[in-house]
Amino acid sequence: MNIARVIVDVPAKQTDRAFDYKIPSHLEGVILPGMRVVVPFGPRKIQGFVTALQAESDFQQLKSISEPMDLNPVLNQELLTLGEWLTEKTLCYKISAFQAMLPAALKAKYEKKLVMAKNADRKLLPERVSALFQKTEEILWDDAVKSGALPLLQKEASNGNIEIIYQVKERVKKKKVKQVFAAADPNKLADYLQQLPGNATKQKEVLEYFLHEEGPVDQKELFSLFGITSSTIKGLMQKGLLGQRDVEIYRNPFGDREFERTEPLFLTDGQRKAIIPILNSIENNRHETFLLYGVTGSGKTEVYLQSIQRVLENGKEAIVLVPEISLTPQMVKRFKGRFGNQVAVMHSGLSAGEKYDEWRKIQRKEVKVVVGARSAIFAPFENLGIIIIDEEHETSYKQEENPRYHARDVAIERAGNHKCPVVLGSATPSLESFARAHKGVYHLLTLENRMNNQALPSVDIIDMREELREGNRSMFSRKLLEKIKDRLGKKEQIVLFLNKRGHSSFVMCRDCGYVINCPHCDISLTYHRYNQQMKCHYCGYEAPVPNACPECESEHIRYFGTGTQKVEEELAKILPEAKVIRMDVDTTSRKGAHEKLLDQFQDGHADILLGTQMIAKGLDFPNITLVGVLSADTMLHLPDFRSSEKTFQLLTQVSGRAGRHELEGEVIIQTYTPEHYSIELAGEQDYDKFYEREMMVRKIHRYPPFYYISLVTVSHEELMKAVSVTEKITQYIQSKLSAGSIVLGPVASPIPRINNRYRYQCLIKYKREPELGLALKKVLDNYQQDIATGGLSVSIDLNPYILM
Ligand SMILES: Nc1ncnc2c1ncn2[C@@H]1O[C@H](COP(=O)(O)OP(=O)(O)OP(=O)(O)O)[C@@H](O)[C@H]1O
Ligand SMILES: [Zn+2]
Ligand SMILES: [Zn+2]
Repeated sequence: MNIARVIVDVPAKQTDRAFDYKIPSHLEGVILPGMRVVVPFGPRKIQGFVTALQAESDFQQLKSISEPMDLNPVLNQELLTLGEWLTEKTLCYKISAFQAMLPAALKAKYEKKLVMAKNADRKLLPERVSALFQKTEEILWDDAVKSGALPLLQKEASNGNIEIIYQVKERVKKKKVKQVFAAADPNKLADYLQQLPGNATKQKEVLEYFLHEEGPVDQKELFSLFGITSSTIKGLMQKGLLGQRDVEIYRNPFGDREFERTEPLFLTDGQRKAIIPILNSIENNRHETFLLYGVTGSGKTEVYLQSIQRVLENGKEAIVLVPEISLTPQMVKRFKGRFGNQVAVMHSGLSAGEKYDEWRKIQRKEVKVVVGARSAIFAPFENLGIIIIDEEHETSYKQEENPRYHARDVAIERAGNHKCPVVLGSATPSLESFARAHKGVYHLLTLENRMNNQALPSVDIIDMREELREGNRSMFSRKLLEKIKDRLGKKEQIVLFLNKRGHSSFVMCRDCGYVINCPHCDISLTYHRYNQQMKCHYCGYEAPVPNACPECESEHIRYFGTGTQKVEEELAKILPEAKVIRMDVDTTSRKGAHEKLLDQFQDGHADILLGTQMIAKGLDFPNITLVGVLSADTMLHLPDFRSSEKTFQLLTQVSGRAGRHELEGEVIIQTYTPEHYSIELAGEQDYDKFYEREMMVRKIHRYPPFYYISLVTVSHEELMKAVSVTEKITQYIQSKLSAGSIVLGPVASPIPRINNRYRYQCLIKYKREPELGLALKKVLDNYQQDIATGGLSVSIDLNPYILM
């Protein structure tokens, strides 16, 4: 087996296949599938992934692998196979699929070093290896290769004594602590202890300690243990009795914080009924997908926790996905509180180094549970017992760049490989999932009641047009204001929610109605109050607000729309006594700010929590009795067939923050379109009715879940080129499809120009087209040349969530 199949790091059509390389004899047995290697490719040396080993090749005169980049595979066999699957399902290059499964630290430029593992037993290392580590804690990879001790080092790596460290060039440093250890054998220590003068009490204590203590100890700890400083141990070190060294430790984004341990709660009847089939499936190693449909505050999380507990008892591992936005400290607390340091956490707020550290904990089997956002679905566990996706309807589970995968699909595929259950949880399941549950593809589990049978909060819908007609020009309806005052009086807490998505503060001339657009994109610029700039969210263009209208020169040019800051200012004017905590992108950008603000709110330091999407989910505070939604309909008018669904889901989620414990909750939803069914039914908190209604709409318009859709977007600097290519693609696809399928296009994209590139698209709707993937791949192949060198871009999404 001295031939390696290698996928090289050149994302292009011609290189999207495995190349054969010879494994030089000194690396035989060292190179394994799933490892990254350096290989000669043309005149260069590049990175590649070994996907398989074989004895023979169809090609003669193979080039040799230059060197391995890993001591142990970074992708296990299952993930290698998953990569192939991902390639097929999303039409991405194999190399992109593999890279998507690894933390950025392994993708980026790096420097490689070998270090002793934290708990390595130096005494047991082979001489040649310990010789290498005699004078230094870390060995540059190149030196290790030159030393010829690679097979030995690899063996020690699999024994857990040596680790390979990838240092990302972007200033990611390994975190270190100083340790003190006994550098001489116990006899010597004892001898010296005898000789010490009677007044050297501190030194004596320290030596005593090391006589009984085997391993090295954290220097800080040692100092505080004996109330000493470095001068006490200095002499002992000079005598060669004690040694000191730097040791790398994991970055811990949660500090040394102790999470208060929680015990499993006694399940309610509803919870018990829901968990039994899940536990069954765990016990019988059965692959099954559950949809846990439970109203807000019905105790879904406890069901997750106890399912995971069973999985851990069986010696297996668990992945829990939560949407980025609800990966709050509160959420993390619930998992760490139950499972302590068996939990790794992965989300985009971590630095590249922190993410890499969390990933290594999984890789080294030091944790059993990962709680994370979308990409945590690729956690390199080898013995998965359950995959849980909380808030399964969230669109952030879809990746909007290559590979354009949906984490739900990956979860089901991986759970199939591991013969374990998937649990999709939501109070407002996606239409796709609920439809599948109805058809029996998923196993539906329902939690109908809130804990303690607390009623869902009552919801009032306020027509803001009516308010305006009656002379109320404020952003608060009279009713909402009255309720806020009432809660302030009772010392109960209030959540005010501002739906920012799809709604920007744009700059408009009050005299002629001119709206300032981005000069490079066909979309209005967004006003940013903190620096008085207008910014394009698509290309990054920025400009100050002009003093006069570019069109009519009027000076009445203003920004429109309500930002959280503006709401905060207005609150300060009309309710100066209310203490407000504002949570939005601006106030939570600093690390830890998110948690601090929530803690303050929880501790009762504020009456009102004012925020955007980030406060809509997951909050579980007992004292919240009023939720106000300031503008319910800002998302409704986006060119997106899911806009009603998203509006309904969001309103239901926010409403669910009120009255979760003893106190009853109330919700006020302000809107300009109270007659829209998504708002009306959110008011009734009736998911089932909404589902029926929306299914009808989808059926009529032939959208998912009745039809699958795929989107082809073409962009080019020249309008004509974009149009003509889209036209050809549309014709070609049309010719390949069966009669029942529909191709819409070519049409200009809803945002017809971004960054000076014109955008055209065609949308394909179909029920069954087994050949579509192949046809679309042909399209990509066909335009390969133009894409590589002609400035053309063709992007294909087989399950689009953003149609812009
Ligand atoms: N069996 C139980 N006994 C007592 N309290 C429970 C039990 N199960 C859950 N709870 C408590 O009920 C509250 C609501 O539960 P939880 O947050 O898990 O609901 P959820 O369905 O995940 O809600 P949401 O979808 O709104 O986030 C929590 O404070 C939780 O600790
Ligand atoms: Zn004007
Ligand atoms: Zn722009």
